[in-house]
Amino acid sequence: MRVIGLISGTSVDGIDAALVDISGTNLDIEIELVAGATYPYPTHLRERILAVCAGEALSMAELAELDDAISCAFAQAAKNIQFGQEQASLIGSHGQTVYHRPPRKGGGELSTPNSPLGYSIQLGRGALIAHLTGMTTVSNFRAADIAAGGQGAPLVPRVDAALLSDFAESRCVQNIGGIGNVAYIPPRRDSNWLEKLRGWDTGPGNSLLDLAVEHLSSGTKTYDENGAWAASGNPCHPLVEQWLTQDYFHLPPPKSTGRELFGVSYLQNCLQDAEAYQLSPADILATLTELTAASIVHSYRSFLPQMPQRVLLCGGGSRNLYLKSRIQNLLGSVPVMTTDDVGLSADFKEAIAFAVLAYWRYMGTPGNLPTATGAPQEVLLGEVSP
Ligand SMILES: Nc1ncnc2c1ncn2[C@@H]1O[C@H](COP(=O)(O)OP(=O)(O)OP(=O)(O)O)[C@@H](O)[C@H]1O
Ligand SMILES: CC(=O)N[C@H]1[C@@H]2OC[C@@H](O2)[C@@H](O)[C@@H]1O[C@H](C)C(=O)O
Repeated sequence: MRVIGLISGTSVDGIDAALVDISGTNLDIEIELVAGATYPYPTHLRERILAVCAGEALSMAELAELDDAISCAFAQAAKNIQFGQEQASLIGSHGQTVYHRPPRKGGGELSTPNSPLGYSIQLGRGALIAHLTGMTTVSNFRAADIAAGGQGAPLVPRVDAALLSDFAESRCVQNIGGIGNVAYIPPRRDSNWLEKLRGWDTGPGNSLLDLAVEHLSSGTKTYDENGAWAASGNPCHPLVEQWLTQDYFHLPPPKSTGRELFGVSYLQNCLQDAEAYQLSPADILATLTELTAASIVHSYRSFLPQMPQRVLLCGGGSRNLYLKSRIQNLLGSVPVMTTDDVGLSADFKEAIAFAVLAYWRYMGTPGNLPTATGAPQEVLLGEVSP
């Protein structure tokens, strides 16, 4: 079946689209990426989304307008990736997360005693995308897991298990987007490998780095290309140690987070802490990069039954060579590669994952992994708009 997967992640850099051929059932599926592309948001739309993610208030009318604009942008991305290709039968559209409140039992600091449940808002409504493209669209993937008591995130670990498991080797698949998340996949030869799968959000990926680069370059840059700027500085280890004492890093999984925690105010606190050490801009970036690397490796050491035999990076942060080298350094002898190295696009894996999740919805197969989201059971994910 030919499926289109669409997502804009927490970096809010644009819509990733993947046109994928999928066959098989449940975890025994095969995929072929026919085409992948990123369609950047128009600047004004990106700025609007980032402002809303940073907590800016908006009226119901403004919310509707923003949802319209995002829905249209997603529909256009589907049409673009479809252009000149054999027709797809289905779209899986994640939409744009603008708010994520983990349930209180998963450390949701935003939840209140009156409202201990999780809540997650992805804009870009499936019904409109279906209408504008003429293709059945599955959307709102997180809602059913949250309703069942899960975090609603991360959802990709089940897809990672299907596409990146190895018969003999344990692996961590580490996505480094705005937020970082991991899937730990035991060797498939273990009879109970499925129960031993794990997944959680590790904390900041590029979100703090991107905000810092924008601030330190007075708005002339949006990210640290290849990590070159950070590589020209030195990490301040006492600061990293101080930041790692923060509650989120010590909370046992299942857990999820977002820009609500690792966003603008968090960076402001980091910059204030850095003043005491009189760090140069390059040192600040090296220190924030070290926080991302150390929080990832620290979470493996704290929460995995044993260290993986290989780590496969994906997401935009896998292109940050300095970050990659720091993760490798902290992991010692565990080899660090990218998912590209084992044949799965590191840039489009998340978009591919939402194509697979739509396919599973269509096949009546659950999409969540209770050991990753904390939901008490597997559930069907996504609402279908024919
Ligand atoms: N060449 C590069 N060098 C360094 N960093 C890069 C490079 N290319 C992309 N990035 C980083 O990757 C980010 C985008 O990553 P990605 O698209 O995986 O995030 P996302 O999908 O929006 O986030 P999430 O996975 O949290 O939802 C950019 O904001 C930038 O920080
Ligand atoms: C609420 C939300 O959009 N969470 C994202 C975010 O970006 C990375 C990490 O935090 C992950 O939990 C999730 O995305 C991926 C696609 C997931 O659900 O697996």
